[in-house]
Amino acid sequence: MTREECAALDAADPLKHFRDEFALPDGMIYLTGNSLGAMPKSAPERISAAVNDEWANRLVGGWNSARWYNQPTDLGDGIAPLIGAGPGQVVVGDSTSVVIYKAMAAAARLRPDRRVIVSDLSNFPTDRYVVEGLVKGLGGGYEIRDIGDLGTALGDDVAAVLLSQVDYRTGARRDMAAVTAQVHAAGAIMVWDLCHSVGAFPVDVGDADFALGCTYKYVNGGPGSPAFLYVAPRHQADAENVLSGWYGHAEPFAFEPHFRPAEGVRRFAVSTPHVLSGVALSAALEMWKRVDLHAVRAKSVALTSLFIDLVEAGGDRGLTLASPRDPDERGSQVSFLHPDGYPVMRALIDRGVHGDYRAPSLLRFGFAPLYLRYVDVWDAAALIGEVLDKELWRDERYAQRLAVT
Ligand SMILES: Cc1ncc(COP(=O)(O)O)c(C=O)c1O
Ligand SMILES: Nc1c(O)cccc1C(=O)C[C@H](N)C(=O)O
Repeated sequence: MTREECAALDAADPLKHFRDEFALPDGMIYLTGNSLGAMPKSAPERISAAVNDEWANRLVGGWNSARWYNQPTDLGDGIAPLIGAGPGQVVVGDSTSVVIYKAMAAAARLRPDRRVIVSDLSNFPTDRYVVEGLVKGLGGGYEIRDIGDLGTALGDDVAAVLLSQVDYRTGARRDMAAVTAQVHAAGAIMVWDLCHSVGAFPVDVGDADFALGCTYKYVNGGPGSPAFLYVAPRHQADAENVLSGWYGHAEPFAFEPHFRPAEGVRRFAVSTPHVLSGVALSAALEMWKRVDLHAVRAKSVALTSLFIDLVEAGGDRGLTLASPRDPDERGSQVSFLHPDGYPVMRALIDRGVHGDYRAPSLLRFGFAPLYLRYVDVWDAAALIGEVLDKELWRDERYAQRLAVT
């Protein structure tokens, strides 16, 4: 495909107008929306209003009049359509790791006679670390079993399974409905991590028991924006929040001596929301109300497939595709292996192509269809070719490791 053909695809793109709603530095091809999404231009205005009007003028009255107190469920209702959930099924707050803890503890309690939690050694480390900490805290002989082959890992001793729908390294995508059915057939609780799914394509929580994720990647909620937790309606009366803070109480302002859970998903709220982060997220969610998620998926498949084709058209440059070739099996990310992945990525970033690197040799490129153009993909592939063909990455500046890769 030529650059002109890419420009024609951009002109016909039904999502093209959304790009103007994001702040993107000139000359930057941002392929890291799978780590931190771009900033909606409405976010600074929203935050400024929250600070200069709501905080400055209303002070403590803001909890009522600006609905700060309702943020956990208001934002939850904003996330719900992105994951195929309904109102009253999602609560927003805390960080992803904390939400994983709450969900897995609640899942284990729903199956009190079982002592195994199935985790995935290839999942993002915090998911595994949190399960390790939870199992230590639970006592009572709990064990963690690596998923390996799911069919083999499942047995009548498995209380809960935690998996990511999309693999953070390869972008490989699991069939949520099929896996959930398999886990339920074994009598276990299914918990999905949707960090790399939400906002990348239409998600359907379906029969899942719990689902969670961050909002700072494809949702574009901003650095450190709060996480979300979906609790299936059938569990809302019985599921327990081990972090039983006052925001999950039935009547926080009754100041009762003991915890009494709220009805519904609100019982999974813990404490005072990070209001300004929630406000930034609300700016992104306003935009999502106007987005057709099926158009997002169609463009994501087109962008990722085009990227693979253009990069591979340059011949063997030491790159090996690490993502599934079949678009049905991947999320909105493409990864390549390269033995000198770190300096290669640094050289690309220096030339405006922002992907990221995951040790020991993975180059990751995320494709956020709301703000990426086909010409960006063409330009990125051309620059990757130049960096590799001319070995521009062989520069000692690119060898120095930064704290965050
Ligand atoms: C699958 C997955 N889970 C969790 C996290 C992050 O957890 P937290 O928001 O608590 O830092 C990430 C990325 O940072 C992730 O990719
Ligand atoms: N959450 C991050 C952070 O606090 C610092 C740097 C990167 C991140 C990320 O989101 C990384 C991302 N989850 C990943 O897939 O690697």
